[in-house]
Amino acid sequence: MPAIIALHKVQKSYQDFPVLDIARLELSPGIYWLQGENGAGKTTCMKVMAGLIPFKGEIVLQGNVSSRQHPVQFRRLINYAEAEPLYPSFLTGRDLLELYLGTKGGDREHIRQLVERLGVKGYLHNPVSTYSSGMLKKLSLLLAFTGNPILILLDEPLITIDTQALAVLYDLIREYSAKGVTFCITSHQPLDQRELPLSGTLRVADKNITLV
Ligand SMILES: Nc1ncnc2c1ncn2[C@@H]1O[C@H](COP(=O)(O)OP(=O)(O)OP(=O)(O)O)[C@@H](O)[C@H]1O
Repeated sequence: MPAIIALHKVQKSYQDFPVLDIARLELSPGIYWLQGENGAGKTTCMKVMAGLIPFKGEIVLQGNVSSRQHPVQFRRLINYAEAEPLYPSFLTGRDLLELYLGTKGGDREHIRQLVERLGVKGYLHNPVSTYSSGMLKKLSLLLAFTGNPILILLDEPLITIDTQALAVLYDLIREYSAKGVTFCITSHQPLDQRELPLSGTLRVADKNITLV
């Protein structure tokens, strides 16, 4: 079975400052903890994997969708939730959800249930400028579970959300994982193995990523 995601000679620099230099990395389906010190390159790695910022090299999904040759299909298969999400302030949560549904696809009834479960229903119609940091975080998590991704990248998903939303998040990760969706999750706090059955830890250090 081909790797869910395979990185080949991936290099990323900001101006002349090198941050990532990964000769090869292949992941099987599972739940991975992406770990590393402040500034190690975890967020950069997620943005590269999601095809959101330019980089050298190539990433291939499931052995046949290439970041170089199929950039649109590639981006549709990977969802990314930022650590500190920022959206245009005049848009409502619903505007953003419609945008995601339009570009990523997905089942509306399923999304309606997610809106309820994550507790965003009551404020989805308001502009995001009125959201607290936790409300914004829950919206970004909702968007990360929209569509039909094979890989979901969650950058510090545990911070700022309340215990109820955290329980729903753990449930969602387990449910999606059981359906074959792979997760990479950053967290400076150790991930609770009783909540999340981890397949491995991806250690980001010295510009490289190693599976430990
Ligand atoms: N837009 C940017 N322009 C220039 N340098 C950047 C930019 N974004 C990140 N960097 C640099 O790249 C390096 C990696 O940053 P990154 O945000 O990927 O680290 P991180 O592991 O996610 O850190 P943290 O745990 O603090 O969130 C840091 O040295 C940072 O200063």
